[in-house]
Amino acid sequence: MPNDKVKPIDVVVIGVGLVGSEFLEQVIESPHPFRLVLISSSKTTIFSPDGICFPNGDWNGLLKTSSPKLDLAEVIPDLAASVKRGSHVVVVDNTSSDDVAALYPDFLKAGLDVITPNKKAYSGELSLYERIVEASLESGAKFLNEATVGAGLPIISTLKDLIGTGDTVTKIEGVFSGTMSYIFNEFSTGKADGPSFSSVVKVAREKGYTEPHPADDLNGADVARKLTILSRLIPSLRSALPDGYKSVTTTSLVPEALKAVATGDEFISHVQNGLIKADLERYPDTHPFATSLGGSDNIIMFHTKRYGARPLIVQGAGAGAAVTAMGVMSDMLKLV
Ligand SMILES: NC(=O)C1=CN([C@@H]2O[C@H](COP(=O)(O)OP(=O)(O)OC[C@H]3O[C@@H](n4cnc5c(N)ncnc54)[C@H](OP(=O)(O)O)[C@@H]3O)[C@@H](O)[C@H]2O)C=CC1
Ligand SMILES: N[C@@H](CC=O)C(=O)O
Ligand code: NA
Repeated sequence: MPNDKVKPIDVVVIGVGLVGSEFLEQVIESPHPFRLVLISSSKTTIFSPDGICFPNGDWNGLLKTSSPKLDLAEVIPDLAASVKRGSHVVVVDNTSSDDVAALYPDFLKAGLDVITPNKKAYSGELSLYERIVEASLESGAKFLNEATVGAGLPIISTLKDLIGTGDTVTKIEGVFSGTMSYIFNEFSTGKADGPSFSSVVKVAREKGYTEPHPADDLNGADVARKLTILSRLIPSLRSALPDGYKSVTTTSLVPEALKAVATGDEFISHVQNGLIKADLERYPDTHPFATSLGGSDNIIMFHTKRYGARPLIVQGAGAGAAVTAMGVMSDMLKLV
């Protein structure tokens, strides 16, 4: 039962695509005291500092008929004023936008927590990452990004716990791409009449596993981003990639002829001795990477001093709207 005396946490939702829509549904269903105060698509915004009321729970209908999109930078002073009056405000970025990611230091400085599945801010230039960390330290506002690696799987929280409790991480290896996992599970069936590569990629996109532009999955950029995000949590590797994911060695599966294709519609892993790379590797048939994966599964193995010869393994669906939104919600619960 919701407790009426508990102060609500005001939630700002930016981006209502696959993950954002599912996230909104999970917030609305949540028994926790979350109060939606701003919802923005790329075209329109609903902003109501005292909480948005949806007739019949129809946020989508209300958003479609709302005013044109507000400039987020211009909304920050209003949200900061709410924080000064004692409100707890969290900004949830469900876009894949660099422009929204660039605003995280400003959100944090204003005392707004930031939660996101968007990998851009944490895997780009180190200078943005450093500004995010500094802004968070300055104001005490939190930034949480569990869903950026392995979607809802507890990867970031596990790594933070290993490091925070004093373990030494010697290597992290795994399958970090739900799309690649799905493609390898469905395409490499060995059957002569199996589906074509392009049809499997198309289905992966329809299932919501791919990035908004699927080339980011096939060219290794998405995995490189995830490795950059993890490396920055390891003190000795924090500054290893000043230019972010672009410095990670990757092997692309994108055919040469498709490399210049600009839009998604048209287009229809490892840490060892400081080495960070996204590549295809061979493992024995008996290895867990070869025997246990299905669908869009990710599997991540943490080799650490304490876990010794039997690494800590996390496995499960690593892409898709429902599990990604769950990862975003798991960060929201850390604020309650
Ligand atoms: N799908 C998955 O399995 C996973 C996704 N993620 C991440 O989650 C994020 C969302 O992914 P997904 O939902 O699949 O992508 P979508 O493309 O479906 O959704 C993103 C939405 O953000 C909107 N948007 C873009 N810029 C802005 C803006 N400035 N203000 C408001 N809205 C904006 C887009 O609108 P428009 O289309 O009109 O531009 C779009 O509706 C991405 O960063 C992705 O990397 C992370 C883990 C797993
Ligand atoms: N496109 C990504 C989604 C999760 O980050 C993937 O395929 O893993
Ligand atoms: Na995760």
